[in-house]
Amino acid sequence: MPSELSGRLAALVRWIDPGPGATHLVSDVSGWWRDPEVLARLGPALVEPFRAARPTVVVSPAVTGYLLGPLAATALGVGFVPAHKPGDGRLPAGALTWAQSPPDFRGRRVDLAVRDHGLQRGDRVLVVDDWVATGAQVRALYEICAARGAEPVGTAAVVLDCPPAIATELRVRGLVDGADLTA
Ligand SMILES: O=P(O)(O)OC[C@H]1O[C@H](OP(=O)(O)OP(=O)(O)O)[C@H](O)[C@@H]1O
Repeated sequence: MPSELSGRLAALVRWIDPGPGATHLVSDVSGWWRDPEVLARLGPALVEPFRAARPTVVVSPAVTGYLLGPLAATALGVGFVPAHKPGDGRLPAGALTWAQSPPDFRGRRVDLAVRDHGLQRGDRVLVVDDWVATGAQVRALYEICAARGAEPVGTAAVVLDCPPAIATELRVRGLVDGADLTA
């Protein structure tokens, strides 16, 4: 984990009160995109632990993943495949492979879908996302990979906020430890 970049990423996270009725603050990571040096370094830093695994494609879930995934894919020189959620309102046409996550950090079961032509048998998939909390969405994406005959090599996240056993099981690497973020 590059420590100087970790510190900058952590310092750029803001916590927002969503308003009346909210039970907790929500994170705002827009500072990552606004800082040109951080933006340039995110992709290479995310993929560094996985280069030796030779990913052939990056998969990321809506919606923040759509910003990070292409940065990682560009750093690797591979393509990017979005994982859609029904709430997107923009589900693509054509054959899709679906999986539902176990309850995630908000207790939601999240439906995720990937276009079949995006993943081929033998693809080596790097999942990229902003935050891993319970690993629920990562599990759903790995299930989709398996259904397509593709192999998930691991997950690169900006914030690693899950128990170590889950990080090991799902091969998650992060740039910032969730414990270093203060709300
Ligand atoms: O480890 P988990 O418990 O699965 O939680 C982490 C996921 O939850 C958030 O996604 P969210 O669905 O809130 O999407 P967003 O990118 O629109 O914030 C985050 O971006 C991860 O994808």
